[in-house]
Amino acid sequence: MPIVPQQLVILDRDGVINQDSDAYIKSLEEWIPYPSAIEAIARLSQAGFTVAVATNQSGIARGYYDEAVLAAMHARLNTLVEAAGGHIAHIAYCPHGPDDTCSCRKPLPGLLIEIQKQLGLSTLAGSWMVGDSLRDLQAGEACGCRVVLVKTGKGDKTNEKGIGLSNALIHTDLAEFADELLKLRAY
Ligand SMILES: O=P(O)(O)OC[C@@H](O)[C@H]1O[C@@H](OP(=O)(O)O)[C@@H](O)[C@@H](O)[C@@H]1O
Ligand SMILES: [Mg+2]
Ligand SMILES: [Zn+2]
Repeated sequence: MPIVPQQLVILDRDGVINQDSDAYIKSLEEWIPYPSAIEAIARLSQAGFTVAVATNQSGIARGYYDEAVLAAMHARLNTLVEAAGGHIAHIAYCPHGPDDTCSCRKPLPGLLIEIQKQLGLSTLAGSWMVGDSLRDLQAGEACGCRVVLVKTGKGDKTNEKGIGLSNALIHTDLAEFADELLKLRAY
């Protein structure tokens, strides 16, 4: 059944689904999910939302890890989410560095447009974009998404800076946002 944009929740990865590090997440061992985030993704899926991921992975361009390691992280993520009863429809990632002038590195909207095309949507207007960094929200707003800042990962610092957040919902973490979204859909 085709989805409508309002049923789509696009998640940033590092700092939203799993712990982030200023030293990058360079190996499967360093990829440590927030259990409550895995469970939140499952609850959203079971309530009929489509969940996708849009993540910058400049660590590949910087030579800290390769696509095979990234694929192993995403296989682990999918395994955990499926085991919890959920599903991730698509993971879009940007392997480029800041100087590569690509069109997919957030805050540019390329990853979200990739997700839109993958899901056969004519627009992302009304979808949700959840992130811990301003660039996540900027990418979302560029596509007409409703934007949510979570205070996990870099989110606390992003919130304290207070720049570019006028349209953002602010939540403690993904689980709290999922609770709110599911309440809204309860009626
Ligand atoms: O939050 P998402 O988009 O899922 O992934 C962010 C990571 O790719 C890394 O992005 C880097 O930013 P630069 O790419 O060096 O500007 C730094 O912020 C790292 O701490 C962080 O782990
Ligand atoms: Mg992040
Ligand atoms: Zn890119």
